[in-house]
Amino acid sequence: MSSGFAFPEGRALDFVSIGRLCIDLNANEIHRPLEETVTFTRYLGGSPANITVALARLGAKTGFIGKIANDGFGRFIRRYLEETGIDTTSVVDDATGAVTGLAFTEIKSPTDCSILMYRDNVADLKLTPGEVSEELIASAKALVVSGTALAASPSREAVFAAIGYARKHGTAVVYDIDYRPYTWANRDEIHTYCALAAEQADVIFGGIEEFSLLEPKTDAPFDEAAVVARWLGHRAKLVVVKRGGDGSVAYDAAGGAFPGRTFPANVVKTFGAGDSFAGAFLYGLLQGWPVPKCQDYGAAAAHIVVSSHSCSDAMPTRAQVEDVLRNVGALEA
Ligand SMILES: Nc1ncnc2c1ncn2[C@@H]1O[C@H](COP(=O)(O)OP(=O)(O)O)[C@@H](O)[C@H]1O
Ligand SMILES: O=C(O)C[C@@H](O)[C@H](O)C(=O)COP(=O)(O)O
Repeated sequence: MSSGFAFPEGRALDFVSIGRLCIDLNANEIHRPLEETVTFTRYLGGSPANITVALARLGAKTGFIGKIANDGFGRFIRRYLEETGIDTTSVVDDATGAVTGLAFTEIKSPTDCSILMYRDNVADLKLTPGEVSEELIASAKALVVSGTALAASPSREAVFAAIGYARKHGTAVVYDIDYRPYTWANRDEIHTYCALAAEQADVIFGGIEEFSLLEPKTDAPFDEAAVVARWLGHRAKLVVVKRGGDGSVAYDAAGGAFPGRTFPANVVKTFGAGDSFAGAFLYGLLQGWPVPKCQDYGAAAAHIVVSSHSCSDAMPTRAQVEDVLRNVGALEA
C-alpha cells in the first residue's frame, strides 16, 4: 500500500525549497528567561532551511532558492548547505547591504519556549522573481514553499513565480504555512497571500492557528472538516494538520483521515518539531510509503529534534529515525 501521492519521475533533484536562510541563536542556559540568558549557540535556521536539511540528511537530493547577506553569517549559511549536500546554485548573495535574519530562542521549560526574531532589512525577503531558476524547479520532483516568504515583496512575487514554474513543469508544490507573526504587515495580507499559495499546493502543512489564518474571518470557530475540505477542493491531495504533542491528522483526497501518533521525548525545547516532522514526512512520501508510515517517520524525527539543543544540526539520519521507531516497536520488519 502507498500514499497514492505521485511525484513526477526522471528528475535530478527530489526537493527544491524556497524561502529564508537564517541563523538560530539558541540559549545555552536553558530553563530560564531570555533576560537571564548569557550565551547562545549559533546554528543554521529558518524553517525551510531546516526542512531541507532534514530531507538531505535522510538521503533526499535537495536544492535551495534563496538570498543571503554578504557577510560572515551568509558565508556560514552557504557553507553549511554545501556541506549538507544541498545544491546552492540558486542561493544568491544580496548586494544591498541587507542582513541575516536572527532568531534568539528562549528555553524557559520543556513546554514554554519562545522565539525573538530580528527581521528588519533581511536578505531572505529581498529575493526577486528574476532570481528564481525555472531550470532548477523543472529539475525537481517537488518545490517546498515557506509561507513566511510571502510576507513581503519582492520575496512574495518570487514565490509566486516559483509556484508558476512548478505548475508549468509538473513539479509538485508543498506548502508549509509557517506563520511567523512578526513578519507580516496585517491580517488581510496573511489571509490573501497564504490562501493564494494554498490553492496552488499539492501538499499543505500547518497547525490549527495557521489554517485559521487562511480563512477570511478570525472570530469564526475553527471548523477543521470544512477547512480541510476547502483545500482538498482546490489542488491539495494531502492536508496535514499538526497538533504539537498531540500528534497530527493527515487528510487525503480520497476521504482518508489518518491520526499520527507521537513518541514522547525528553524535551529540551519545543521548536524544530514542525520542521523535522515535515522533512521526514516528505521523505516518506518520496519513498511512496503509506501516510501513517510517513507520520511515524515525521514524529520520530521530531522526537529526536525536541530532545536536542538545535534544529538543523539535530536533524536525524535514516538510521537514527529507525532506531527510535525500533525502540518503540514501530519499525516494520
Ligand atoms: N513535545 C513533543 N514530544 C514529541 N513529539 C512532538 C512534541 N511536539 C511536537 N511533536 C511532534 O512534532 C509534530 C509537529 O509538531 P508541532 O508542534 O505541531 O509543529 P510546529 O513546531 O510547526 O508548531 C507533531 O505532530 C508531533 O509528531
Ligand atoms: O524558522 C525560523 O526562522 C526559526 C527556526 O530556525 C526555529 O528553530 C524554529 O522556530 C523551528 O520552527 P518549528 O519547526 O516550526 O518549531
